Amino acid sequence: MAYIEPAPIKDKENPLESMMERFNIAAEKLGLSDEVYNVLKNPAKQVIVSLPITMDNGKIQVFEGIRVIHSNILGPAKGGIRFAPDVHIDEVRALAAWMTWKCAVVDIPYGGGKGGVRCNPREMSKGEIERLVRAYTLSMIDVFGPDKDIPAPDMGTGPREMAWLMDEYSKARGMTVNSVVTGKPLVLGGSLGRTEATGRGVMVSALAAMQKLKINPFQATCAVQGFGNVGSWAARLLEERGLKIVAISDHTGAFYNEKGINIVEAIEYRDANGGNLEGFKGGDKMENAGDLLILDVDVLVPAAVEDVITIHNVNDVKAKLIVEGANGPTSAKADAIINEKGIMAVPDILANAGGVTVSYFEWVQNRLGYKWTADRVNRRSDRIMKDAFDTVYQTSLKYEVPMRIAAYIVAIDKVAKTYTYRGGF
Ligand SMILES: NC(=O)C1=CN([C@@H]2O[C@H](COP(=O)(O)OP(=O)(O)OC[C@H]3O[C@@H](n4cnc5c(N)ncnc54)[C@H](O)[C@@H]3O)[C@@H](O)[C@H]2O)C=CC1
Ligand SMILES: O=C(O)CCC(=O)C(=O)O
Repeated sequence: MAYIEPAPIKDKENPLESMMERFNIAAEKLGLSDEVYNVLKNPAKQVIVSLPITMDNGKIQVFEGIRVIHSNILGPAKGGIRFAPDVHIDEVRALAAWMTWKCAVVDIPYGGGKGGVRCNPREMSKGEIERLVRAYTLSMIDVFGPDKDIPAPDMGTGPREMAWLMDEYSKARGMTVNSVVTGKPLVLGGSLGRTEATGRGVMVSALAAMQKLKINPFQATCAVQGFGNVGSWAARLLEERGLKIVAISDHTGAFYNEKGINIVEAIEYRDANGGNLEGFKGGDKMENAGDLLILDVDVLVPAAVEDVITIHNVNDVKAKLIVEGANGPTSAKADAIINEKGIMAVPDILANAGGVTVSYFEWVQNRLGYKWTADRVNRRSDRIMKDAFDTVYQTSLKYEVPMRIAAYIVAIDKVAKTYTYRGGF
């Protein structure tokens, strides 16, 4: 029986500390009371489980599964499940808190949660992943629920995993409960528009920011790190709006083409190539994939993992605008230099909120037993994203703070007011 030891957070700044640094600044600007500060600083619930799985070779391997609910004060907790080899409790705590702030920024009635299983899905068979999803769901049967905590996809998971989760949860409850999870396949009650929703929100935020910065999309260049759900959809939709995507990357490497990469071709290549860009010929392979982040482009979209823009490379970042598709791609220590350089950073809790917004629409449709058209979904989510951008932008002017701190101020203010009205502590 093999047990994988919890991995320490190494070679990266702790995302929880990064989240707290920004939270502290915003809390001070707002004059948050000590009572509410202490409530919001600590996750409401943290569950860690061991998941013994029979692997295809007949051996049993034990995986660690985590679910953190940061807050459910605005409504049921909401947030994705990450399958990755370096999942760490502090990372999940940060991601759960970011969900609370994100849902508050776009004003949807959810709290924040996040889950993670430390595993490498790229090295597991479909059957092994399915057994892991089902075991994780059963272990969290009293945590999840359409009115309690509603998971969704994150890195390493997608509609397939959400279908297994819904099935396992429904079997345990003795009835079909499709509103327990979002990001499901369409036939199981998924929403039109959810797959592309996060990338679409990145596109809406990028265009809104470019308007403020007076960057013409038809003359703008862009680099996108990460070519999974978020990165590839963001690249595709930005390309459709006129931007030239000169570089893309995934875990296998980065590709550069000064004439612009054909994103639809890149997506087709990835889908026919086991889900990755290895061997892609639509651009030159960059010697150092991390150099994508310091290319001389107008717009940079980090859409892969945390802590990629750090004190180690931020001085070399040349983009005028960073739009964070990923959660936590910029470390708190890099913030000050970004601000000094006059780069506008549209923060994760705003820029990537299109996904949870359409997840909310999916949950609403499931509860109504009704289906919206793609047009209705897109129009409503675009409106929410644009309104949220404007609110955060106005807040940044009012408090004379960067967009990131403004987004935290908007979110914390809303959650704190709700606490004050609800009372009971
Ligand atoms: N899927 C969603 O709806 C949402 C996802 N996010 C965030 O967006 C980010 C990406 O998530 P997804 O696209 O869903 O994941 P995914 O699993 O579909 O894709 C991740 C991509 O990142 C690449 N990648 C991994 N490590 C990399 C590295 N070191 N350098 C370059 N590329 C690397 C992978 O090869 C893959 O292309 C995560 O931070 C996630 O939390 C945020 C909001 C919603
Ligand atoms: O769609 C959702 O409910 C959550 C997506 C997510 O995990 C995120 O926004 O980071």
